[in-house]
Amino acid sequence: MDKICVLGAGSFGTSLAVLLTNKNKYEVVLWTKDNNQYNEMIRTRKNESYLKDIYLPIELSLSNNLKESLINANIILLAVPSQAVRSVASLIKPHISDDQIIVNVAKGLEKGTGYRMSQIIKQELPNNKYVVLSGPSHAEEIASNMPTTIVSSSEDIKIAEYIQDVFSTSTLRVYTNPDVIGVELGGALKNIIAFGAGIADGLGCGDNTKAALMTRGIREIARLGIKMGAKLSTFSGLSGIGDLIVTCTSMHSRNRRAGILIGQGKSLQETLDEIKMVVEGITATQVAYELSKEYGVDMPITREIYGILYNQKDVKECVDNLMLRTRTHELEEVVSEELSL
Ligand SMILES: NC(=O)C1=CN([C@@H]2O[C@H](COP(=O)(O)OP(=O)(O)OC[C@H]3O[C@@H](n4cnc5c(N)ncnc54)[C@H](O)[C@@H]3O)[C@@H](O)[C@H]2O)C=CC1
Ligand SMILES: O=C(CO)COP(=O)(O)O
Repeated sequence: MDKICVLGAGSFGTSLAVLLTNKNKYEVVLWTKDNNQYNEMIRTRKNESYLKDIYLPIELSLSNNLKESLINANIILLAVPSQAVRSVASLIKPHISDDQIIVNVAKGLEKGTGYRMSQIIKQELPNNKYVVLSGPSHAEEIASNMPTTIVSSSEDIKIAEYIQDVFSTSTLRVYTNPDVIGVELGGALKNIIAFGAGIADGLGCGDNTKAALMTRGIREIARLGIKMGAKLSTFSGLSGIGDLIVTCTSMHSRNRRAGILIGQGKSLQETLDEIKMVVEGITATQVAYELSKEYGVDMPITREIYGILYNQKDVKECVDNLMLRTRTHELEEVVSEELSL
């Protein structure tokens, strides 16, 4: 029987571990570094802090022993926040072999380097095959078996198809996409726009504002993405506009919920204390702001959110900056982006 080792018992790792266990085809182990959480999960067969009310099936193995959990695992699923991916990859290095496939679900960019998750894995685990799973997929809905679609992306199409097969169920439909750069950037950068959509909600703005942020947001994501080597069409797919829609509109989204609190006037620290789970958009904003300067790409929404988060800029002044900046032509911009492909 194939074995899948899920590293990180947060909301997403737990939801995928439950889904894969219920498929009854794989041996699944869910690892956490947190001994208290491990003991609590063993005792209650629940993961109350991260995924309320979801029963952890008895067939799902729980572990706080990294080395043991990795033994004989064909697939190692990294389900930790993006800033922890490098340290977890280097932690597992002594215990894994080259034939174990790394599947990553973290949606972020590394602070300091600006690297995508695949670039980190290439540095830390150069001989292992890598797949990223991304798309509109909140943990709470996956765990409740609500129909969901995602993409499996790898430079190696056979491996992407293998992972597509492993993760597909009657409630999770998995597509493949070879554009790893586009898939990873879509997942990381939509968090910034979702944070902005939350700020707009917190300010009391309406549907027009949300639609504007989503539409103009995907444009600036694509603009940077193309310069970084992504394919334009990926941004109109599940890992692009699909994930942007779900995070900008869902109350499950931590990025959107964090934005709402900021829009309501809470400080960043108060916001993080209230959300408790990872809010990837905060670091992504800083990294994307730096990348936009490096690549010479205009990203007005990202720039204003950067101002709010890192320069204590007044939120209402940022709205004015976006609305009153130099007027531009929608179509011309699209054509020039397509020509630069
Ligand atoms: N929650 C969701 O619906 C989805 C989350 N994602 C992405 O998956 C990644 C993980 O997200 P969540 O599970 O939601 O986060 P979370 O905040 O719910 O849980 C993160 C888990 O990682 C563990 N962790 C943190 N640092 C660690 C380290 N250095 N070593 C080992 N474990 C560590 C924490 O203890 C916690 O169990 C994020 O990049 C997120 O964007 C992707 C799709 C959906
Ligand atoms: O990426 C996600 C859903 O696809 C999760 O988004 P949040 O991190 O904003 O909750």
